[in-house]
Amino acid sequence: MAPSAMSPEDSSPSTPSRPKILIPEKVSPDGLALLSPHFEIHQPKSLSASDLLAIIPSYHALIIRSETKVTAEVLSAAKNLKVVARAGVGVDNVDVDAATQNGIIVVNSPSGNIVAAAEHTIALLMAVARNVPAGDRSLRNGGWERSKLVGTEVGGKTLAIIGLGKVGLKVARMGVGLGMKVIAMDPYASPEIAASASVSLVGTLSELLPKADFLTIHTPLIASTLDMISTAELSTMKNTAKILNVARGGVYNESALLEALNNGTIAGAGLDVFTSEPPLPDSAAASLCRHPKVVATPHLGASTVEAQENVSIDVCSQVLTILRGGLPTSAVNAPLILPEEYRKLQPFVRLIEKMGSLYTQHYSTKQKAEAGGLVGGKTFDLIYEGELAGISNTRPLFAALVKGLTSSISDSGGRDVNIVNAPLIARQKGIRINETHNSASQDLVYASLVTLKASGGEQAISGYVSGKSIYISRLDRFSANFVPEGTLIVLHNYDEPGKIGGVGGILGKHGINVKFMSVAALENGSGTGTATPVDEERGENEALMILGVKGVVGKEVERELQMEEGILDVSVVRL
Ligand SMILES: NC(=O)c1ccc[n+]([C@@H]2O[C@H](COP(=O)([O-])OP(=O)(O)OC[C@H]3O[C@@H](n4cnc5c(N)ncnc54)[C@H](O)[C@@H]3O)[C@@H](O)[C@H]2O)c1
Ligand SMILES: O=C(O)[C@H](O)COP(=O)(O)O
Repeated sequence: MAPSAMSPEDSSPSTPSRPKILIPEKVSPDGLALLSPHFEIHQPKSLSASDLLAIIPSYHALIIRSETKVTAEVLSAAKNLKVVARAGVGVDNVDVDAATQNGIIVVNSPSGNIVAAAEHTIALLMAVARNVPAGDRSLRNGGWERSKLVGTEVGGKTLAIIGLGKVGLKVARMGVGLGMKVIAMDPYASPEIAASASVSLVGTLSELLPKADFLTIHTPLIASTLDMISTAELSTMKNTAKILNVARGGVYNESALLEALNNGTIAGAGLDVFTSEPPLPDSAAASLCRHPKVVATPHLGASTVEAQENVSIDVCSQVLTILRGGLPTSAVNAPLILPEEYRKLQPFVRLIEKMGSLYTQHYSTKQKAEAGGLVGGKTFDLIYEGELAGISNTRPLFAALVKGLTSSISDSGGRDVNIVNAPLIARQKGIRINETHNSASQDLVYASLVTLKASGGEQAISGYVSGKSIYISRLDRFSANFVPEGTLIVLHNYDEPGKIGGVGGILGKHGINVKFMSVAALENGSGTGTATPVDEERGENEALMILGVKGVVGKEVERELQMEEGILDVSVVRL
C-alpha cells in the first residue's frame, strides 16, 4: 500500500517538509500533543506487514505497542528512520540487533505500566477466587446461581511469586495488603528489598510450588523461563491452587496447563498473555480462553488510561529529543562508550560485560544458588590492575558490569543499560559495586587484569585483554585460559582419566560439536572449601573443564552430564 492509500481521516494535515512519524497502533494522545506541533503524524487504522514495509522508507520515527512486528526487513528498508519507540516495556516484537546495525535507536518506557500490570494481576486473582466472570455470565443468561459459584477468600492464603522485579514486587505489596502470606522465588532478587516488602524468599521452585494457593509469574520470557511451569511442576501443586499469568505467554506451557485444569491437578487460572496473540484457532491457548475454570483477558495488563498516558508521554518526549538530535533517557540499544573512548576501553567493556554474564549464569545453577541474592542485594568488588588501574573514567566499565550481571535475566538482554542509567539499575536491584584501582600489583603477567569478586564468598572471575581478544584467566579457585564467547559448558569434576571420553560421548549422542576444550586446574594454594560438597580423598584433584560447543544444550543434556561419574557440577553459559 502506498502512503496515499491511507484514508484522509487517518492523517493529520501535513506540511511536506516536516519529519514524519508513523503510529500504527493506539497510543494515548497525551504524548502525541508534544509531537504534533513539530512533525507530520500518520495514524493509519490498520496496517498489514506488507503495507508497513512499503511505506516505512519515508518515515523518521515509528511509535508502536506490542502488535506491530518491526522486523530486520522493515528496519533495513527504513532509510530515514531515526527511532522506534515502544509505548510500553517489552521489545520482543522489535529486532533490536537489526535496529542497532541500521543505526536506529530503540526506546521504551520501562516503568510506565508497572502499576497497571500489577493491578491487573490482582484483578485476575480476585476474579478467579470469587468466580466473578462466571457469576456475571450466569446473570446475563437469566440465571441466579449462588451455591454453584462459592469462591475462596484470598486473605490468609499463600501467594507465590516467581520473579520479584518491578511488577512482581508491586504484586507482592498488594498481596500483603490483602492479608496474604507472600513467598517468592527469584535467584537474582535482593533479599533486603524482599524483606522490606514482607516477602519470604525461597531458593527453588520445588520449595515454592507445593505451598502456593495462588501462583503468579512475573519474569521476562527468556531461555530459562520458557515453559518454566509444565506438567512436572504443576503436579507438585495443591489441587486447589490457581495460577495467574500477566507476564508473557510461554512461561506456563499452555498444553500442560490445559491438561492440569482438565484432570483437576490444579483448580483454575487467570490469563492475560498467550504464546500467540490472538490465540490461533485450534491451539491450547484458544481452549484455555474458553475453559470454564479460566478467566482470560486479551493482553490488557497495560491497558489503563493512566498507564497509556505514562508510556505515551515517556516515549513521545524521547522521540522529540531524538528527532532534535538529543539523547534519549531509555534507549534499549544505547552504546556503553562514547566514540572518543571507544578504542581504549572497548575490549575491557566487552570483557567485563562477559565476566558479569558468566558470573550470573555460572553461579545460578541449583547447587550454587542461595535463597535469593545471587545477583540482587550482592556487593561486588571490581578490581583493576596494571595499566587499567590508571584509568580515571571507569563509568563505561561499571555500566558494562551491570549490563553483564543483568543481561541473562531481563527481556531486553541488558541492552537498555547505559552509562547514564547503570547506577540506577544497580540500585533498583540492590547491587553494590566497589571499584578498586590497584596500581601496585607485583608480578602481573598481563598488561592489565580485571577481577570480579562477590564479597563474602569464594566466587571470583579474572580476565585480561590481548590485542583485540578477551580471555578469562581465573574462574572460582581455578587458573583458566579461555575466550568467554558463544555457548560454554563448565564442568566441575575430579581430574581423573576417562572424563573427556564420557562427556564427549554424551555430547556426541545429542549432536553437539565441541569447538574447543580447556582444563583449569586449582590455583596454587587453593583449599577445597567450596559451595559443592566434594569427596575428602579426591578433593585435591578437582578441576574445571570448559567446553566451547555448537548445538543446542538442553536440560536433558545437562542432566546426563550431571549424572556422569566424577562430575560435581555443570553449568551452561551463553555469552
Ligand atoms: N501483560 C502486560 O500488559 C504486561 C505489562 C507490563 C509488563 N509485562 C511483562 O511482565 C514481565 C515482568 O516485567 P517487569 O517490568 O517486572 O520485569 P523486571 O525485569 O523488572 O523483573 C523480572 C524479574 O524476573 C526475575 N527473573 C529472571 N529470570 C528468572 C528466573 N529464571 N527465575 C525467577 N526469576 C527470574 C529477575 O531477576 C527480575 O527480578 C515482563 O515479561 C514484562 O514484559 C506485561
Ligand atoms: O510489554 C508491555 O509493555 C506490555 O506487555 C503491554 O503491551 P501493550 O502496550 O501492547 O498493551
